[in-house]
Amino acid sequence: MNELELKKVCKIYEGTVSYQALDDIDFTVKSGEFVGVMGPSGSGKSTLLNVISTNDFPTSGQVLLLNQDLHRLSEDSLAQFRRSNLGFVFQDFNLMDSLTIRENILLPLALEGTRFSAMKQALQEIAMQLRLTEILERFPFEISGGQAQRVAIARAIIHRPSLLLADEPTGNLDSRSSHDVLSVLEQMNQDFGVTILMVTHDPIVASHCHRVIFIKDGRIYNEMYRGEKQQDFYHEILNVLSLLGGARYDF
Ligand SMILES: Nc1ncnc2c1ncn2[C@@H]1O[C@H](COP(=O)(O)OP(=O)(O)OP(=O)(O)O)[C@@H](O)[C@H]1O
Repeated sequence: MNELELKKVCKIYEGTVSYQALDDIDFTVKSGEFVGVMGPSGSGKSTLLNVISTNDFPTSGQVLLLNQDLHRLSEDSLAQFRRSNLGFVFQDFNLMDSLTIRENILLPLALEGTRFSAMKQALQEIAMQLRLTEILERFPFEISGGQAQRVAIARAIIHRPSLLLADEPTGNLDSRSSHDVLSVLEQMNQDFGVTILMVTHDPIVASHCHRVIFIKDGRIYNEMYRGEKQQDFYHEILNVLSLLGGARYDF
């Protein structure tokens, strides 16, 4: 089943000089896939995530999530649909400093008005899966970056969204924490069937995906499926990146 489908999506930023950030983007993500998005700085990756997450509108084209045309839903239906079906993970974690880790993770369920007993059960399960049980009473400033990102993932998926959107989830982490967060994402994908669309600059991180979509100048430049070996996929990704151009620090 197609989880996500983009049909001829264009985005033009209007201004003194208008700029076409997305140009005829067409792709689908199947249920249970783990898809990476890569491209040089300014190629349109954030714009793409913003349009899929409905934080921004496409100038033309359609974004379908579970066959629903997101940008045609009424404001109320969209808010409800987003709350139930989308989860977000950001580079800078976006945890609420004044809330404990427990409260941060429970936030989406509290907003939904979930019953206390159901919240308790969901928290227990997710905290165990993501190894957070020991730190539930702490505040965000009392935990490491890797732990903070695991908390952010727990918060993003506690309501069992159909699609998890991740924007550079390992961008602010050292290599050990990156590896840890990546393992958690893979576990969520493999064991719990969470569909993931992840923007990353890191070819090692991307090589863990089933498929990587490359964007250049707002267009799809290439798309590659992972074969048997992650190491081989990593080298194939490096080859495409060298053809894609962009500054070395972009990747
Ligand atoms: N609000 C805006 N108004 C005008 N132009 C914009 C706006 N937001 C982004 N752009 C332009 O659209 C293009 C794509 O930007 P976008 O942020 O999507 O790229 P990106 O691939 O995410 O880059 P990076 O990897 O550096 O975050 C860039 O040229 C950018 O300058």
